[in-house]
Amino acid sequence: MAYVGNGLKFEQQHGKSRVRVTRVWKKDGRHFIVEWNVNISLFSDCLPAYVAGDNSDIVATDTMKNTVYAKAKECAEVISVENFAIELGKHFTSYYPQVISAVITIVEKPWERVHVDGQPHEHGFKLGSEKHTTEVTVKKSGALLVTSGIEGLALLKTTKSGFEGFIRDRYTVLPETKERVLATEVNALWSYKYESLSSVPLEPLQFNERYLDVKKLLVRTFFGPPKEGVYSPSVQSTLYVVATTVINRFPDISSIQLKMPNIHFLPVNLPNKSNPSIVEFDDDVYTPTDEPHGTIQATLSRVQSKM
Ligand SMILES: O=c1[nH]c(=O)c2[nH]c(=O)[nH]c2[nH]1
Repeated sequence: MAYVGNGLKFEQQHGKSRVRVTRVWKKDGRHFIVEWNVNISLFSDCLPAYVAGDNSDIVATDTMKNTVYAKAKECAEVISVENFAIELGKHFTSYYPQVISAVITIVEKPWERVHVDGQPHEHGFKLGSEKHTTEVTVKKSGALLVTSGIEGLALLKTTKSGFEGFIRDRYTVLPETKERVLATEVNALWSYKYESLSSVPLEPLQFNERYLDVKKLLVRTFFGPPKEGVYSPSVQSTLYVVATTVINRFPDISSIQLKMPNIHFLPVNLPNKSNPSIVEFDDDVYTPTDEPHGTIQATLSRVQSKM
């Protein structure tokens, strides 16, 4: 909330960062685990704390931390990271008259059930790679914005990628190519808007299913069919195809942001005077790099009709 006076505007929020919590559920001998790193930020009416040293309207950040553990304990059933964030946001905005809105962001550590002798283990997990994230904003009115995300999904293909026809000027040395390695580490965020808490899907794992569906579609669109693949004329083009495919498949997703860095694999050519081709590049030997890298990002949103 912004306070304006004497030609000045004052905006504030306070919260707790990096509250780490693990919750284990045990059902008929099978165990389930989540590990979450939670950030809470509250927009609240507590101006006297700033201007008069009066803390009577302050929700202590220590209380926020304890609330994370209390709410984790209250979750009798396995729930998605989005639903947990919604529960926290609901609590802060409905319990405290001072709190106008709450922003909860959570990153889930990718613990995956292990398979031993081809069978899912009842209580054994290993760490995967890409992470499921969420950011939930809950307003006092009950309106909420839920964003789900994938962080650090590393993808690479060894062909069906090129880059041609770009601007050439006196600083350009990059040759045009129809054949290169295409590698990226996708960070994706997609949003659902709900008018009220009652319109949030009731099924506790629906957001998890959707997360897996979006990831599957993203991967399939990036690579194309298993045998033929699909040609990518640029990271930009592939990003756009991925974004439109996701938006067209899921009508309740209102926008998607994709960050797809272009991680370069440089052709190796090693000539010297006596031997012009110690290594002559034939789409086979590369120097992998992680910096510098191209940064390509875009957001595709549905335009609200003014009807
Ligand atoms: O797919 C690409 N997009 C670019 O914008 C770019 N720029 C560059 O040097 N290589 C590439 N590749």
